[in-house]
Amino acid sequence: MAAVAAFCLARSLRPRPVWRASRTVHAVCFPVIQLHTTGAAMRVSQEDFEKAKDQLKLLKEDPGNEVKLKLYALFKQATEGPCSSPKPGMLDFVKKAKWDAWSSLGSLSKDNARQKYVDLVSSLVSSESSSQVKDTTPDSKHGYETLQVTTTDNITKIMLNRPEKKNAITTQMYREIIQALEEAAKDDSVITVITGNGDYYCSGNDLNNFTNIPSGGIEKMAKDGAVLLENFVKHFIDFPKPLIAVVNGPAVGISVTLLGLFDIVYATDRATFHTPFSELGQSPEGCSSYTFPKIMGLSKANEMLLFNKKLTAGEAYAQGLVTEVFPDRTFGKEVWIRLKAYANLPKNSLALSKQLIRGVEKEKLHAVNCQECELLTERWLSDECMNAIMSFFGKKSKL
Ligand SMILES: CCCCCCC/C=C/C(=O)SCCNC(=O)CCNC(=O)[C@H](O)C(C)(C)COP(=O)(O)OP(=O)(O)OC[C@H]1O[C@@H](n2cnc3c(N)ncnc32)[C@H](O)[C@@H]1OP(=O)(O)O
Repeated sequence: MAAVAAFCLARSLRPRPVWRASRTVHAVCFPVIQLHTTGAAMRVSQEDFEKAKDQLKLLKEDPGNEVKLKLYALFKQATEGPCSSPKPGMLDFVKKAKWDAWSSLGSLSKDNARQKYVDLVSSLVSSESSSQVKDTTPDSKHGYETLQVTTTDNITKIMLNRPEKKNAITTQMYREIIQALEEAAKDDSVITVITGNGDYYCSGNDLNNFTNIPSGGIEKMAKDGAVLLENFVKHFIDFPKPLIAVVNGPAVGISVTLLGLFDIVYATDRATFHTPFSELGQSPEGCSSYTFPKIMGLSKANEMLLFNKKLTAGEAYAQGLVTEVFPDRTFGKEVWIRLKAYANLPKNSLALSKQLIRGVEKEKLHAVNCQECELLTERWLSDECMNAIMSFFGKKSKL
């Protein structure tokens, strides 16, 4: 029941289609809402409020359930005043979440609620326009919304680019990484690097991936997810050039398990490595059920993959998951000096040697990938998994 309720909430608070309508990258600058001033105090007019409502409809990115609840509550408070309707029953999950959000505003005046609503919309609009602008850096490749992909000095750099969401991987980002790897495999670069923008390397699978239920229901969602995941991991197994992870901050979930498929892993000393699969009612992926025991031995792998042990960068190095740890202060500089030197080595020699080293295991890795995805398809339909996701969005739990 609880699991179904979680999905209902996500569905009911899903943005209107217009938020998802366009995937094209435009350097759009939304008009900034003008505040009408009366004396010293800044107040928003009804006109500003109406404009904010219209601007909200133009947003392309889903701001997430929590923000949508906040918008709902502020809107109701601004238009109807404090919540006076009876509290919905516990099982009416969606109505209860909305009622809670509205009630939490207490006796906030209509004017203040209107002001807060306009401020919130304005901040969403400007963060969306700045994230759209950031994709147009001169040497970044076009066609990516969630990544910044550049090739310089014989190095193709794929940077996960959702810093405000700790680089959580949406289904779109999975697809874009696949595309970026395919292009990097064919371009002139010698090595390929994956890193993250902002303070995180990556917070793993975007848990919203499990809340957009297609018309075929949650079974279809699980099947589609497994197909995407298997293809995604396959691209790492088969990647033909040296693949290097530059772990610029904490790493979670699938971004950690995949490290076993990289050729080198460099990390800042600020990085941590966490695979909380059992906490999430899930199971390991990224071939980690095979690579981790091989890299670090069975019991250390079990501490991570079964019991959610979060490793420091030093521990990850001691266990062989990380090649070298650098002080955060000099991380960027030192790593890139090293990588530029590697990228001057002969391209074909590196690629052929990599194939020799990785080739022995490829068949095994593909079989493991397939098994892991089969098990995950079942896990995603379990109450354990759905309750964990519901709990994350209810902000009751954080890693
Ligand atoms: C369709 C194919 C599916 C393939 C699935 C493959 C299986 C993969 C499994 C995994 O990767 S399991 C790991 C999943 N990750 C998590 O459970 C992490 C959840 N996030 C957190 O616990 C925390 O956000 C954090 C990473 C510890 C960071 O905490 P902090 O307090 O520093 O920041 P926040 O305010 O929480 O985060 C900022 C912003 O980002 C959103 N966010 C962060 N991580 C995720 C995520 N994984 N999914 C969705 N959203 C995420 C977070 O909600 C905040 O959003 P706003 O509240 O600002 O809107």
